[in-house]
Amino acid sequence: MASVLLPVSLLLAALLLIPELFGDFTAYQIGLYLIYGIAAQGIGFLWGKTGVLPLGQALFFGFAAYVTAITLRAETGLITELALAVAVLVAIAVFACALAALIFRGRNDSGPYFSLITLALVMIAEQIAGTATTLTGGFNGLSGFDSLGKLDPFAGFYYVIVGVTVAVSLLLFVLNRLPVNLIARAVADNEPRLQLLGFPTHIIKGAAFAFSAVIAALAGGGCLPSHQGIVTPTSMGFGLSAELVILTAVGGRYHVLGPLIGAVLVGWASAELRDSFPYWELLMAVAFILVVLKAPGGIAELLEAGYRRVRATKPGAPSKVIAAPPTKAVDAAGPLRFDDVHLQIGVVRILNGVSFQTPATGIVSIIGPNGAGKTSTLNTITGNLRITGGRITFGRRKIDSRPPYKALHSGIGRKLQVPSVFFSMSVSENLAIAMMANRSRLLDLLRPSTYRWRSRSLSDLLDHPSVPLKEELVEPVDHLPQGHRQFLEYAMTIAAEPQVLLLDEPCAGLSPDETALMTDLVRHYQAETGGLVIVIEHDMSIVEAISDKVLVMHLGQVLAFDTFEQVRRNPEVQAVYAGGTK
Ligand SMILES: Nc1ncnc2c1ncn2[C@@H]1O[C@H](COP(=O)(O)OP(=O)(O)OP(=O)(O)O)[C@@H](O)[C@H]1O
Repeated sequence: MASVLLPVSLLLAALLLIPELFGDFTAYQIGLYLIYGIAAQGIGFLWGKTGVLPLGQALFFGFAAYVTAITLRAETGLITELALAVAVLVAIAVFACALAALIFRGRNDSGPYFSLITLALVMIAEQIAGTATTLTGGFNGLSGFDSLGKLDPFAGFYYVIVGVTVAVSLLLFVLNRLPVNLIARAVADNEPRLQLLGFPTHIIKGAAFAFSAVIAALAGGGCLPSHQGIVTPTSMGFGLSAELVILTAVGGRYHVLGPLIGAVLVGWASAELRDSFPYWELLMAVAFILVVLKAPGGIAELLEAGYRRVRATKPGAPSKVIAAPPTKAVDAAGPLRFDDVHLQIGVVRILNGVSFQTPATGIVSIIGPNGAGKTSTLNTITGNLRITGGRITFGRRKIDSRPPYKALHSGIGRKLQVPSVFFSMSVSENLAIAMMANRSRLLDLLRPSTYRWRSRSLSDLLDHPSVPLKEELVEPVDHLPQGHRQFLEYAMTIAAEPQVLLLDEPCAGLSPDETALMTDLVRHYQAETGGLVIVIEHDMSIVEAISDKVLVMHLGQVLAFDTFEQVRRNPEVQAVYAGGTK
């Protein structure tokens, strides 16, 4: 808790001292920078964690400011003002969440489309604000109202801004310590992996955008009109939106206080230079470019790195684990069945009428020459590729049109060909996310104890004397050798205890000993769960050792589907597939 209270107390103390040390006018100026800084903190939360960059945040800032100005002019009274404020914040949250979720549905990128759409929206909004004169006062703006609580903008209202700044910072610091922070960071780190762990990333991005929009509205609606006494279309414009992004980038989007630092520094530098140096905007632009190129984490990251050099912090020991709740019931079971499945991307025909039915239990290996369509077959099962013909069913449920995040809800877990983990995180953070997969409910993401979940099967795996991960829990994943990453991704995939385990070349890059260990683990998992394991493998000795059945693919078709012995004797298989070893 000290890591939250200390910076927030320091922030509060520093802000409270400003009127005493520098006088009311400086406090008034700092108050304005803080208002922009709070809105920028919302951008920092969204951009720094999920990687999604909003270019129209002034839409919410300005909209809330206009609503407040109109309400203050109408002098409706405190109760009505508060009720309206809550209604506006809820409406903004719902709008932002729905907008982002719709834009990101079916997409895995951090969103140039999203950034451009938010940009277009704020440009439209600025235009409307400038022309809807009866409502907004047009380009002259809306004025002629008292500040909230009739406080003096040069004195009492400063403390309201400080209150909002400290409250928002405290909230962000607390969120940083909760599992929801890990999930938000995982979106930027490796969105496809998060989806395969069952998380609907478009909704996560929508929720993060809604949160950032509400923070912008708090700054714009709660503080700006009372502080400035006027609201103009620039409060809802592209210029301010871009400026908020610059403040965030310069101050540092990865740190709670970064955007506030950026806002105060840029605001102060602009105020100092504006009258004395005609090219001050050019200077600010150069400073911005330098920060983006040389210190992408902004000033806050530089300060943090300096602090770490003075006071090196050792990674803490992993905290004591607690029993994880059981996995949620899955909505399908039984054999996997392909009926005349076709897959074409552009002019490339990848699967050409694939039909087979797996047993409900056992180990099935998929073999075939490079480019045969093995990985694509797994991609159609998990929804990473949409089939263009035919039907895929799991038990009685049709699964071929489901998005990837629903695969695990159907009991299908997947390990990818190249180890796909969260590279900016530690091993234990990776495992914590995997433990939440198909177990956590919304409230669990807001409880620190969720970090400590550990299932018996994962404990058994980590306790295995040959599995390397237990000694590496605090290590960042990008320090791990390739083989260890394979084991980590395997551990993450089985953490949700899927009934169907899809493994794409799990032994690639492993030493002979590690290969033997991996095959033992796979066999053990299948025997323990009684489920189905489908493995893509090129090494025929492994295929022979583990497979109940072998599916041979060639040119996007099934060449044979039988026991290893039968497949080995098949003349068609012999003709196209020599059956060599790794
Ligand atoms: N998204 C895509 N867009 C276009 N072509 C694709 C796409 N995915 C796969 N392909 C093509 O489909 C064919 C089958 O690819 P796939 O990765 O399924 O083969 P594979 O049998 O797994 O091969 P390997 O053993 O080399 O991994 C290849 O020719 C590949 O280039």
